[in-house]
Amino acid sequence: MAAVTLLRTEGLCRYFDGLRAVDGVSFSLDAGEIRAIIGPNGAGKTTFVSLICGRVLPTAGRIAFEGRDISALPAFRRVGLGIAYTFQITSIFGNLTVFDNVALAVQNSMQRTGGSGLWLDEREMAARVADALDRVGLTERHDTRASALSYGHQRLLEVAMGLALSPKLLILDEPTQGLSDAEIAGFCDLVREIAKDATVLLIEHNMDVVMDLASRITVMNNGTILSEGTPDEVRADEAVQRAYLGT
Ligand SMILES: Nc1ncnc2c1ncn2[C@@H]1O[C@H](COP(=O)(O)OP(=O)(O)OP(=O)(O)O)[C@@H](O)[C@H]1O
Repeated sequence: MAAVTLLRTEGLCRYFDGLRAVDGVSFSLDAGEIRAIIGPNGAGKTTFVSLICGRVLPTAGRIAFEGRDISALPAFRRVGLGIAYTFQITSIFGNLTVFDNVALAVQNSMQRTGGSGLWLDEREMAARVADALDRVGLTERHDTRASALSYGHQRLLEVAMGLALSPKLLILDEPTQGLSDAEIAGFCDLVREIAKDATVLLIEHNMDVVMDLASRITVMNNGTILSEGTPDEVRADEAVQRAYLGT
């Protein structure tokens, strides 16, 4: 079956004063992919995904999601279209339980997108939260205060908060940072599971994770795309080796 394009950017730019953080990026993501974005520090990776989810607005260029121009849409409208993202653990409320953090993420997104039923009934909400917690393996921690979770579990909670929005595209920014090796292995299984019914775009510094998970890799450098391809193609690319892999 022919691949369906989920997301496309054309000539996307974001400048901060004179600094070209993202500089003319034309990028395409197929539905069902696990795509990794890699590149040296300051390459523009976080700015690029921030443009996609609407946390940052473009200086120039456009972004289309399922063929619709979303370049000027605020972030919450993009969540409503099915773009969920997790950035570090800044979105977690430490004094709320694991369950309530996920429920709040769902409630916030429903209220802000102004869907027909602004409030899910309690049973529906509980089922949706339980499903997200089950998928990330936090069911037993549902009534633990988020601040009492280990760092790795807080990162999983964040993923659950994204998953509970039933995203078509889940964006993860350095999801394995701070995780133990065992937690990383579990996380890779989780991403493969998520990718059965969503597209995953992840920024990742751990090359073992990238090579293991990604169907395709986009390499950024100086705000532009340096290379793109399968893990084998990217590994063999001399420009990538020079700029990034350090070999
Ligand atoms: N809000 C901002 N204001 C000014 N400069 C910014 C802002 N956000 C990012 N930058 C700059 O844009 C460039 C790209 O940053 P970005 O965080 O997108 O890179 P990155 O590839 O994600 O890096 P890292 O791997 O270190 O997270 C950097 O030089 C950064 O300092």
